[in-house]
Amino acid sequence: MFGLDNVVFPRSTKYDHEDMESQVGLYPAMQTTRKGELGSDGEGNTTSTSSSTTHSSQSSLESSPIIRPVDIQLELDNLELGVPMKDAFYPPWSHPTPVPSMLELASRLPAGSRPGNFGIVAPGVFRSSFPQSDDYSFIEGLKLKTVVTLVQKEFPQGYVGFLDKNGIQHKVFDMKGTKKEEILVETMKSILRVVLDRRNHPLLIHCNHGRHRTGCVIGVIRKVSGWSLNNVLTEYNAYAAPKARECDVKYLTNFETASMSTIFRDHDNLPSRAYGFFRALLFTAVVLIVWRLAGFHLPTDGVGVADRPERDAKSDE
Ligand SMILES: O=P(O)(O)O[C@H]1[C@@H](OP(=O)(O)O)[C@H](OP(=O)(O)O)[C@@H](OP(=O)(O)OP(=O)(O)O)[C@H](OP(=O)(O)O)[C@H]1OP(=O)(O)O
Repeated sequence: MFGLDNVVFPRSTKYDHEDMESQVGLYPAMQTTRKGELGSDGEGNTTSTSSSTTHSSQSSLESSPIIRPVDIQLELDNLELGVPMKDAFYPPWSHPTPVPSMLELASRLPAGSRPGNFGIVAPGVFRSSFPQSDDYSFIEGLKLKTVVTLVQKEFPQGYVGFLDKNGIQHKVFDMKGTKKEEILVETMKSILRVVLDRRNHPLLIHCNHGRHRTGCVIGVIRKVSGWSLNNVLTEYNAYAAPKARECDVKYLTNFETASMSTIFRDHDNLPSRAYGFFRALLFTAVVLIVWRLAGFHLPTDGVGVADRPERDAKSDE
């Protein structure tokens, strides 16, 4: 059965297994279902797999392990973060195609030197410290589409060239260390828009040491996915130890998931909302013009409509 210890696979941190077991349902799609076996879609429904949707025999990360015939944009528009939903990467309404287990994904990782603090966050999402040149061949093997760098500094020589050469889009967020400044809500929204969008996967997210900035971002993703705070902090500590920061724990504890709700809808629909506003404006203008042309005039004698009966009565006298 899938447990959080498989998510944080490079570390041998002790976990609260009982609690983890109760959280297994958070990752319904992580349960391995092999060809011909019956599995669960995580909503209590039984699903059977066919050869076209089973990827457990795939031997590399060359192509994404998940093929879901869904309109991702529509899915993202409907994504309401912060409501209990188990997994923000694979919300309940995404097609229930079985997803390989974490152990299976781990067994498919390429050979070579891994960046420090490397881990699998979800299928197609990895985390680490700042990759060094020795790690490039391993990273190449991940067939990444996107690297998210949570620090702006002078990058190691050849890093940008390496990403360019491999056609990896590089999203850099200029952020201070978390002990200097907590991650701003708007910055977190922008990061989540990149990381949760499966069109950007496979994706690697990293900062300097993969502890604090990355830990907080992943913690927020877990929190908006409905993980218990206990598990969010367990995972944070697994990567941040022995340098876990009290400010990060406080940040994750107090983080209001509501501040992230509908980030895709709000963002992507900005142009259509602006269009709606101008349409309403145009409609009002047309109504006013028609009203004016039809001969209706606003009272110019300083007498309001409500005063007219009184005025008319006076003039009758
Ligand atoms: O010792 P300290 O508390 O002063 O922290 C040092 C450094 O510790 P070290 O010197 O013992 O290695 C931290 O590294 P670790 O704690 O991860 O080992 C580093 O965090 P970091 O790696 O960037 O964090 P992430 O990449 O994981 O987000 C932090 O940078 P800021 O986060 O920007 O504050 C540094 O602070 P400063 O020197 O003021 O810039």
